[in-house]
Amino acid sequence: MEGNHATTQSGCGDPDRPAHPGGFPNRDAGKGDPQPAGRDVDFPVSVVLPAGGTGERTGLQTPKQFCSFLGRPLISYTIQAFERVSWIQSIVVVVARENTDLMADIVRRFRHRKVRAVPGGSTRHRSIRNGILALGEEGGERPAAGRPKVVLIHDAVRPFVDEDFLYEIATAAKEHGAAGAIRPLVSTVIATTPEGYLDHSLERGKYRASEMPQGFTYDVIHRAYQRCSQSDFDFGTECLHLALQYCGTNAKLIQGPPTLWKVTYKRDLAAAESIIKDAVSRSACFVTGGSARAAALAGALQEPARALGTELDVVPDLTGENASYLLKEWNFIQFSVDHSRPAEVEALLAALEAADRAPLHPLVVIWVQWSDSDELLGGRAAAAAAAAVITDLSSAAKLRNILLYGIQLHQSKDSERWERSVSKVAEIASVLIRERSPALVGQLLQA
Ligand SMILES: Nc1ccn([C@@H]2O[C@H](COP(=O)(O)OP(=O)(O)OP(=O)(O)O)[C@@H](O)[C@H]2O)c(=O)n1
Ligand SMILES: O=P(O)(O)OC[C@@H](O)[C@@H](O)[C@@H](O)CO
Repeated sequence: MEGNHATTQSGCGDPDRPAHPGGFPNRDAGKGDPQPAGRDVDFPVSVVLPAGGTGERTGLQTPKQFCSFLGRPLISYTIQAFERVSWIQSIVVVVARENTDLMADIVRRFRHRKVRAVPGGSTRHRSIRNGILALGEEGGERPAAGRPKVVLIHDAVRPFVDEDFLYEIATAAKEHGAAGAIRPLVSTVIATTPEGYLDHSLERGKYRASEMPQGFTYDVIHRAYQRCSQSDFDFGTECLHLALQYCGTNAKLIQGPPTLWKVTYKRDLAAAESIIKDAVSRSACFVTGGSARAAALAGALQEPARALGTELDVVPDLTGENASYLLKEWNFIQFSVDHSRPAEVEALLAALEAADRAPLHPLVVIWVQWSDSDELLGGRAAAAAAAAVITDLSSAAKLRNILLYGIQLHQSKDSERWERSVSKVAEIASVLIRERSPALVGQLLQA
């Protein structure tokens, strides 16, 4: 997580970091286009993402929704989770006026579609109200034409939301007028006396935590905000309550997955970063170039890589059907007999650029250079040459958001030593893929 503390990566919400659009960190997300919907709905659905807060409880200067993970602001992950849903027609992000330019830059850099930003308000309810009103204006001269049947409201700082649950909330909202996500309480709720003593405790089994997403028919939520009081706007935190209080609409409550949690405190940012890093390092594509030695190495690597959380797909090249990896994989391992043949890794870098998938995260390319001898490849001069080759290649790749790392592997006739080297390649590759550290870019690490 890039926050206001010293990091090797850019600061939290740093608009200058080069990045590209794309999907949420998983094998399918890289295409950047909505995934084929597993389900569909036959009524228009729009989304309001309140993102106008300051994130005071994180203790950071930058609002938590703009804190970056692997080069991407938190809010962009949330937007992408909704953009991937083909049956969602539009997304309104509600941001504080001072963050309007930053939000526009994020929409541009990550090529978000269906998204527009509107100014937030002094409280969450005021921000959501602004978003709802904005949806009502989408039809231009014919406002009713642009209005969605259902509005999903979702805190922008809840990035882990999946299509199936959105479908449940949207269809329940259409049927009942309102629907909301709930989760079991973790702590017991107690009432206190004015003097700060226990007054009574609530029977935890009878209560649930209200989470997001929530869904409402447009008419219900629009009317609720027209009728609610200033006190609601100033102090309220529950849209479902407004629907009941002002529209007599009793929300259908649906228990959601544990992933619906809201990023609130600094520890939540660290948790979100860990989840994102897990997601982006689940797999890697090992390109053998048709080499039998490479295939043998890849075979030896699969088990130790799997034990470290990364599934290896082994392919001879990235042509034909295998070209699809260029559009969906985040991590590549390119085998070469030695450094003197950068052609294979140059071809991979060029293919990734040509695929123009504008990766969500920095892509990782690990160049495994194999040498036949137990000795360092050809002495100091050759080692310097190998280092120079990867340094040059990695500098150019970095400009395209591709992180190029090198691992040098020496064939050993000593089977134990060889097994140790293979395990070391798996360990190094796993760390490089998960951490994506700029500090190690262009380095030739020894396995
Ligand atoms: N005036 C506000 C306040 C909050 N929010 C948004 O509502 C969501 C949930 O609110 P919360 O977690 O409380 O965010 P903050 O208000 O930013 O946090 P804090 O209370 O710690 O300042 C967040 O996405 C936040 O950006 C908003 O759109 N407008
Ligand atoms: O209260 P906060 O502003 O921290 O967060 C908003 C949450 O209360 C809200 O997202 C859910 O409880 C559902 O209403």
